[in-house]
Amino acid sequence: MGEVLFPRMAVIGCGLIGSSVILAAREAGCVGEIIVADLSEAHRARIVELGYADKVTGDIAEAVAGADLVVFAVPVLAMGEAAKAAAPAMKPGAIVTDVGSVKGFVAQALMAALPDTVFIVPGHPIAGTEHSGPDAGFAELFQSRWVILTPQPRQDDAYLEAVSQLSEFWRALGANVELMDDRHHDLVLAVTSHLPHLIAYNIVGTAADMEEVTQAEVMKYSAGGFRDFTRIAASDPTMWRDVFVANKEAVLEILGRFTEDLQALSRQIRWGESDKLFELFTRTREIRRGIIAAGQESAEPNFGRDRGKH
Ligand SMILES: NC(=O)c1ccc[n+]([C@@H]2O[C@H](COP(=O)([O-])OP(=O)(O)OC[C@H]3O[C@@H](n4cnc5c(N)ncnc54)[C@H](O)[C@@H]3O)[C@@H](O)[C@H]2O)c1
Ligand SMILES: O=C(O)C(=O)C[C@]1(C(=O)O)C=C[C@@H](O)C=C1
Repeated sequence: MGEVLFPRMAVIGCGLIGSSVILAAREAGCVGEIIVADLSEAHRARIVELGYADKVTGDIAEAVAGADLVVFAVPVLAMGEAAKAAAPAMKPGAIVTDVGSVKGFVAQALMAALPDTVFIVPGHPIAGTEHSGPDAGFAELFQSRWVILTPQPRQDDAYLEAVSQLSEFWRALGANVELMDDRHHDLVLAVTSHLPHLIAYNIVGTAADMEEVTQAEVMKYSAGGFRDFTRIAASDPTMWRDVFVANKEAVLEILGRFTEDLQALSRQIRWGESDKLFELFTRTREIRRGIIAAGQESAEPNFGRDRGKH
């Protein structure tokens, strides 16, 4: 058991990520009491059954009262409302963070809602699955994965200490921590996470709408590439709607680049420019090999994915 970094942690929203934070923190022994607030009555009942927390409530203010660490783990567009509900009960000096997939938007929402007596350090674990809800969580989710923190541009000692304590918390959960500017985070994640999800939603939608190919054929012959896309396209609709609304600017920027590159590929196929196709496919294979060599991805394609299925 490690050192208790936060005597009381409140987790607001206890789905895949919130419950994984709780399970990992409990396993690491780095938090004392755990209080959960969740909007969904069904989720609250399940969290009680699973025994994840010392107290489970539907009242966010009640959950954050006296907490040293508050983790907002609700969908991105719900962060502002959740923070507003928490604001009057926040303990002065508490560290407030979140796990949202978009950082600029969430930082603005938290800063607008919360008093300046708390330390707001937005964060994003680059780890997840296509499953959601409290049953989907597992303690190993953050092991050797990146957590990006996007601190405010403040240099006072108390704030730097809060950033350092939160970094220590994530390291205790097994993650590697990186600090980044939130605009840059949103551009990077638009390429590495948001665009891939958009492509998956689109390709599965295209296949579903085809008239010459039946649904039965799509299911029967989706053993390879398409099947991987369907996994991603099964991700939570609320979460992903919110990501695209909140990261509109960066996603449109990246989508513009992507569309141009796709047009170039269309031309190469149309005009039989096979060397150009071969050159691109060789380059992309090297990128995949680089990711595996860097240890960021298991060569095993389904690593951890079937944990916490619901
Ligand atoms: N799923 C992933 O792969 C992943 C990875 C990294 C970060 N994230 C981010 O983590 C956050 C949570 O995602 P998740 O996958 O855990 O979602 P989830 O749907 O599994 O869990 C969200 C939980 O929040 C609750 N909730 C919703 N609105 C609420 C509100 N206003 N107040 C209190 N509770 C509320 C829901 O009832 C649910 O239990 C999102 O911001 C998402 O962008 C997700
Ligand atoms: O592995 C998956 O299923 C994920 O979608 C995880 C994933 C990603 O795109 O990498 C999804 C959203 C996040 O904000 C972080 C991680």
